[in-house]
Amino acid sequence: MIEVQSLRKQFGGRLVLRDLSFTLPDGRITALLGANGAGKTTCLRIVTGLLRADAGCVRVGGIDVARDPLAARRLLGVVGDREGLYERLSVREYLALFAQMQGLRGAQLSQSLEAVRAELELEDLWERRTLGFSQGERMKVSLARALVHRPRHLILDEPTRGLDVLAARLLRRTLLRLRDSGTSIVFSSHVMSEVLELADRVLVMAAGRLVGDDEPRALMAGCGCDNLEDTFVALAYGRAVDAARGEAL
Ligand SMILES: Nc1ncnc2c1ncn2[C@@H]1O[C@H](COP(=O)(O)OP(=O)(O)OP(=O)(O)O)[C@@H](O)[C@H]1O
Repeated sequence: MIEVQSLRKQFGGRLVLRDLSFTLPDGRITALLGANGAGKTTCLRIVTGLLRADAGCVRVGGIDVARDPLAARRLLGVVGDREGLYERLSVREYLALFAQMQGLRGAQLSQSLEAVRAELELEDLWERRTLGFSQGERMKVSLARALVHRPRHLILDEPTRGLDVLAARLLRRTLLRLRDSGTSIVFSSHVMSEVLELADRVLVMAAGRLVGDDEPRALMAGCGCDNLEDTFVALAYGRAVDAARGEAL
């Protein structure tokens, strides 16, 4: 479980997160939606320990991320807003390095590498250096890095960006399987069809705070809409955002 409590963050006097709170239970996929600049990446960077909040707290599996980021990172698989590949390493070498940093050795290491290679169909890329990889190829490797140590929690910032149709489908199937085995998953997205297919629950952010938090169908019903896109537009660009913008810092 991931607990986010009263997060607050500002950049240069601009309040980007305003008392943001939510809980991500085990065995559930949560979609984090919001307009450009709503604060999704900032929130996810704080959850993964890459950025410090000005106030508030994040616990991953009971561990306070700000107090013990390394322990928290062992429980997390992360795809951030940048892929962060090492271009001189082959895919195999890169994934082995990260798996070793997560404590995997010997047979366990080999099995984990083999599993992720098969799961994300990385055979053709496996021995290639990542220098020059296409956007979709880079994303596949980044996803493999997030999965290789079988974390209990996955934090994915727009994980299907750049993926072709088959790769995106493969990823969705993988995420559903991981969810069913108890993994807690949160992903940000602007693709409503993908959200509907994957998400057990949808969080909608506007101007740094939550303006929607429910199962997809319940969220739609609450807004009187019959599709998720209209629901999102009503929540993310509706009165709630006007009110937030009008508030003093
Ligand atoms: N390091 C930073 N310095 C200054 N401003 C920042 C920084 N990081 C984010 N911001 C600002 O904070 C706001 C929220 O950004 P964030 O990247 O969290 O949005 P987002 O919801 O992920 O948007 P998108 O959908 O475009 O990816 C934006 O206005 C952005 O310009």
